[in-house]
Amino acid sequence: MAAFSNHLRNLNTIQRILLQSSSNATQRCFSKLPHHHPHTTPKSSLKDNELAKFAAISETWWDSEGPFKPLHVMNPTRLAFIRSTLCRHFKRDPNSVRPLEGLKIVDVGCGGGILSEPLARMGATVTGVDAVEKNIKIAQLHADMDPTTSNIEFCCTTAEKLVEQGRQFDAVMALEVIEHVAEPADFCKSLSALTIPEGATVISTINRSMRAFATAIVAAEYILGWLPKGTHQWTTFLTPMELVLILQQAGINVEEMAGFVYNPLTGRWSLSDDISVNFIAFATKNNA
Ligand SMILES: C[S@@+](CC[C@H](N)C(=O)[O-])C[C@H]1O[C@@H](n2cnc3c(N)ncnc32)[C@H](O)[C@@H]1O
Ligand SMILES: [Mg+2]
Repeated sequence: MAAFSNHLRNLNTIQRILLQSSSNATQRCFSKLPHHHPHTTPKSSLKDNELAKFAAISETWWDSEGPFKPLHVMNPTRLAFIRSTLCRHFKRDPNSVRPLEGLKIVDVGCGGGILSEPLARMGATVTGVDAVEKNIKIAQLHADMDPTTSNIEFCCTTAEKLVEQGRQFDAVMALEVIEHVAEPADFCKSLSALTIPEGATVISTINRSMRAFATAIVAAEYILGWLPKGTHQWTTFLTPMELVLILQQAGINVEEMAGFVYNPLTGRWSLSDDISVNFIAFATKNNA
């Protein structure tokens, strides 16, 4: 009960602060953006209607029973995949307390920071970026509540703008984002440009399969009400093979793929070979 009222208090604080003017952190990030260069700027990944959907529910990011419940429930499973693939690639001990110590990681489309925070707790130096300013404010407020996450750099910006700034990272994460961007192939080129040579890129999304239509859209949005109706458009999904090909064209090789499978009896997700609905890919950048 005490934990629940603490949770409500945190949410109230977050809502109150959201009503105030832009946070200093967000302004700092905006002021870092360079001027527009028409010949070098990659195509924008922004889709206004997609951003509006996330802006409308931004206050619920840390409500583990709210619209982002599926991501909260999936989080330990996707973190297990990320931890094991990154540790193998960067030759880290997966059993150590902070196996990602010293690695620079960017979480593109970080939302409220539900992936950024555990990555920081594993020792990574994390930058979280999202195109929705309200998400960044929530992420910053929540991360500031714990000293192990308060050093995460949150910015309201896009992958392509980070590329313009010449930023690079050991590992680039884009989980559940590619199905919401304007041009997935250009987005992958930006992710590639953000990854150092021989660095890692991790992408998760939903397969454009009939099973995904039945489960991730019809069941999740219309029958079970897990996600707001209209969250996903089936035609924007990529098949695993399409993702492999556009990453390859961007200079990134997919080395491992896994599916996330939901068990309705336990209410848990687990890693599986079944990539017919939700899947995650670990890829490495070619040595440029
Ligand atoms: C489904 S959420 C995923 C959040 C987070 N990656 C996770 O898995 O926990 C998608 C996020 O991507 C953001 N987003 C959508 N299009 C974007 C773009 N072009 N650039 C950056 N962020 C974007 C949305 O605002 C939203 O927070
Ligand atoms: Mg999605």
